[in-house]
Parts: sequence; structure tokens; C-alpha cells
Amino acid sequence: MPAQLINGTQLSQQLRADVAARAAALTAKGRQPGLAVVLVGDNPASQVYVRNKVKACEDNGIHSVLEKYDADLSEEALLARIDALNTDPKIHGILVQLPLPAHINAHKVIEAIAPEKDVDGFHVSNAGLLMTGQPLFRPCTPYGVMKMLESIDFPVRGAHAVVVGASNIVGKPQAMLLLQAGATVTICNSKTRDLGHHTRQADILVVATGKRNIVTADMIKPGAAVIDVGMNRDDEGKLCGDVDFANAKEVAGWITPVPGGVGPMTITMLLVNTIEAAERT
Ligand SMILES: Nc1nc2c(c(=O)[nH]1)N[C@@H](CN(C=O)c1ccc(C(=O)N[C@@H](CCC(=O)O)C(=O)O)cc1)CN2
Repeated sequence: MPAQLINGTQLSQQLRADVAARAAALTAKGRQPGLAVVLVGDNPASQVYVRNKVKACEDNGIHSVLEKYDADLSEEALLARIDALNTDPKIHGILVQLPLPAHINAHKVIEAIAPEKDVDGFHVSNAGLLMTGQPLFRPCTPYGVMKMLESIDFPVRGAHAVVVGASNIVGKPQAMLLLQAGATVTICNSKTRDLGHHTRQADILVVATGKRNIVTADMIKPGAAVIDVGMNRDDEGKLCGDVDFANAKEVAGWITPVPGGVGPMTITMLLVNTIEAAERT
């Protein structure tokens, strides 16, 4: 039997209705939630993502400010803008869209964001809080993946989860959230030998490498939940993930599509984090 789809667009609609209600309640008390989205440079994919983030804010009652800068903006000037946003009372959440141009030190920029406004959850103090089981903000993509598993009542506790990819924004926090939910977790990286040996043991397989077709059907345990975080283009220029979806869906029990899977959930969880930041003020 082919896998059941985990539809991130549909789940997002349900979660965004709750966001809109919470935003309206805060606005009625004179505390409309506010998000600042900072984009440096002209990366075409980043432009789409920030546009979608701003639109999602508008649609759900969150005030948003999009600050766009040319690729030659200095690190110093960017840090000065973040300083100003840190003390702006109308702004509860700040995100700097990644990647940044090579001359800007992304770590330095992320550390400049006030941790209580770091709705991406990337600041070292938020990474530390997540690691010790007291998260202030969960990074949006891994948080969205956990919501997707929850939506299908997947028994994470006791399951073997394999995360392919060890980035700071997806792989590492994803592994931490799965571990805290009671899974036994394996993290694979670009140096992992015989990747299929690991992925075939996964009840939950999260793939976040940015490499198209890195996971093929023969690397999937029958019935597994396969979560594809990849965002690539195929030979015809169409969006696709890291998993060979057409064949993988014949083996998996559950699978996320690209587009319409994890991507929309990333934006939804950003809205959730922004509401939580505003509710704490
Ligand atoms: N500051 C951040 N930078 C980046 C993050 C992040 O969470 N914070 N994650 C990624 C990109 N990303 C969010 O910014 C992101 C990626 C994809 C989508 C999405 O909705 N994808 C759609 C397809 C969109 C399209 O048409 O191209 C889908 O999958 O259906 C949203 C957000 C790196 N940078």
C-alpha cells in the first residue's frame, strides 16, 4: 500500500487559525505581535521565503517589517540595525534570513539578536536551553517536523529516529527534539559510511542534506515515517526534496511531499514562536 501523505499546507492552515486567534487577543489588549524580517542580498530562494513569511504575518494578524539590504551591506551596519530592533517595543521577534553574504559572520549576527526575540531559536543561549530541555524557542523547521509527527499520532517514544544532516538550523536541533520526545536517535552526516545501513533502521527518517535523491526507496524501512526537509530543483527546474519521492512512497508508511510538506510548516512555526514571544511581554 502506498504511503499516506503528511500534508504540511493543510496542517499549517489549522495551526495558523490558532495563531490568528492569539494575535487578535493580543491586539485587542494593545499588544499586536510584531516580527522583523531582515534580508541581505538577492538570493532568489531567500526572497521567496521572506515574501512568504511577511504574507503569512499579514494573513494572521501579525505586524511585520521587512528590512531588505543590498549584498554589500557591512557587518557593522547590520549589527547596528539588530541593536535598534532589539529595543523596538513593537517588535517581538527578529529573524535574519540565512544564508548571509560571505563577508558577514552569521554567528556574530545571530548572537547580536536579543535571545528573547530570537524566534528562529538559533542564538547560542537558545540552543543551550533546547539542549538542556528548557526551550525558549524551538527552531522552526524541527519544531514543524515534530508537529507533523504529532498530527499523525506517530509513537515517537521508543522509536528509532535517524536524522540525515547535522546542520545547526535543522539536523542538530531536530535530533534533540526527537531525543527529548523519547526516540533513540542516530545523526548521520556527509562522512557517514554506508548511509543506507543506518536509514534502513529508521522508524522515523528525517532527511535534511540539500542533496537531491540522497535517500532512495531501498534505503527506507517499510512503513517508516519519512520527513523530507530538502529543497532542490530537478532537471526540469521543478522543486523537489532530498528523497526519491516517486519510489519512496511505495515503501514508506508516511511521507512528506516537496513542495507542500515541511516548508509551509517552517513558516507556521515562525508565527507560533512570534506569538509566544509577544505573549511573554
Ligand atoms: N533565518 C532563517 N533562515 C533560513 C531558515 C530558517 O528557518 N530561518 N530555513 C531555510 C529556508 N526557509 C526558511 O526561511 C524556508 C524554506 C522553504 C519554505 C517553503 O515554504 N517552501 C515551499 C516552497 C516555496 C517555493 O515555492 O520555493 C514548500 O516547501 O512548499 C519556507 C521557508 C533556510 N534559511
